[in-house]
Amino acid sequence: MKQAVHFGAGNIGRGFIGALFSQSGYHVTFVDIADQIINQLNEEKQYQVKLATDRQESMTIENVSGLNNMTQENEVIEAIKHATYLTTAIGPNILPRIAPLIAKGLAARVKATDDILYVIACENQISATDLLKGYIQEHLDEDTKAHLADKVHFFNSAVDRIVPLQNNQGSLDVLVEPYYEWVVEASESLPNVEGMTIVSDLAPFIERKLFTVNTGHAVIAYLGYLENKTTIDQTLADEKIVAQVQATLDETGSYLIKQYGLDSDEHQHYINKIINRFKNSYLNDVVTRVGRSPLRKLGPNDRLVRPAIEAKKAGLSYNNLAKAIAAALLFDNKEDEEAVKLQSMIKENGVPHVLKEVSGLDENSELTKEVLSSYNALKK
Ligand SMILES: NC(=O)C1=CN([C@@H]2O[C@H](COP(=O)(O)OP(=O)(O)OC[C@H]3O[C@@H](n4cnc5c(N)ncnc54)[C@H](O)[C@@H]3O)[C@@H](O)[C@H]2O)C=CC1
Ligand SMILES: O=P(O)(O)OC[C@H]1O[C@](O)(CO)[C@@H](O)[C@@H]1O
Repeated sequence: MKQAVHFGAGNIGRGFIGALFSQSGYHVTFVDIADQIINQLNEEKQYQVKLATDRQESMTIENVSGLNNMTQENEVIEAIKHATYLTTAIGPNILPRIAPLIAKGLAARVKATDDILYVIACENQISATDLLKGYIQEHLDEDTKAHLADKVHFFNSAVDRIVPLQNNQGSLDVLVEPYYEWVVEASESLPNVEGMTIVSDLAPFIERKLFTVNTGHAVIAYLGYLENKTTIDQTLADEKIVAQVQATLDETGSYLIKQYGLDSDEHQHYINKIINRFKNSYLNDVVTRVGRSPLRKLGPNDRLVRPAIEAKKAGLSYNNLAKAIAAALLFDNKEDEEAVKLQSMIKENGVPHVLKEVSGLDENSELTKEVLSSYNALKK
């Protein structure tokens, strides 16, 4: 049986990428630090993926097992030696932490076989696989590095499926939205995985997805949080917030249409479809999950700051994106480590300094001034 090694047995790992591999005839070895999930995968050897609809259809995901990367290094290396695919869905900030072990796996693998290993990071981050490759290379010996081009092929990708926090402590089952899209940038044919789409240029796909799905979701989460809403669908019952989301997506849309020559009616249809996906009440998707890790989401290349910078560069409006950035700066969820850090940075040094440190914006830039003005208005 073909083998896939997937780092991150969480929501996207089990509910999306691992499930597609299993359904395509692969045995999936999940690698994670969560002992409970790993043990359960090894005991139960299957789980259910349930679709968040009124019909509650579900599918059984089989041929799965688990390894703990902290305590079973040798077993992970062995699994990498025999895999066709190595994928991750672990969070962009965690990639540097798993890179040393992947490097050991690659070093062992290139000695053992000439078969190609296909590596794909499935994270909400532009060029996540390139980043992962860079982290891995820091830990490779020269001999293994010399074999990379022949034997280990890296591909960037964009992943789109809403998988909320699971309300089923002690179960491996995962509730997911029915929709999914996994787009991989490759100039060669890859071993078949059902549901994977290959494209020659990922930029329009990942930017369209990140600056529509993720920008829109973030605006709802941060404005919803400020209005004391619990879930995304509850937040969307507020027409003022819906209008604000649409205005923000009009700004990212104008940039995307100009940059990639998209058809404007088709893009509006894409936006509407996404807002309808957000309204799915069966997902019960909490605003604190969607707004999680605000320091990452305020990064220069992420879903809020990058489209604002690009819109400004293109001479387009970015006021609503500035308001979205301001709302993110007000996310003070005490359960979120990054939100706690963000609030203490703002308290110590003020908003312009934080925008410089976290988002790479000049303290005197027009965008910083615009964000500050929205921040003060929203704070009242
Ligand atoms: N949940 C969603 O709807 C979507 C998430 N994504 C992206 O997928 C990635 C994963 O997100 P989720 O599955 O939602 O998160 P999650 O928190 O459900 O899963 C992450 C998994 O990584 C594991 N992990 C954390 N640190 C680790 C380490 N050092 N070594 C091994 N395992 C470790 C955790 O134990 C957890 O099982 C993120 O980059 C996210 O942006 C992308 C599209 C949709
Ligand atoms: O997973 P992140 O990057 O923290 O952000 C949450 C976002 O990712 C998703 O989980 C799926 O794309 C969305 O629900 C949301 O926009």
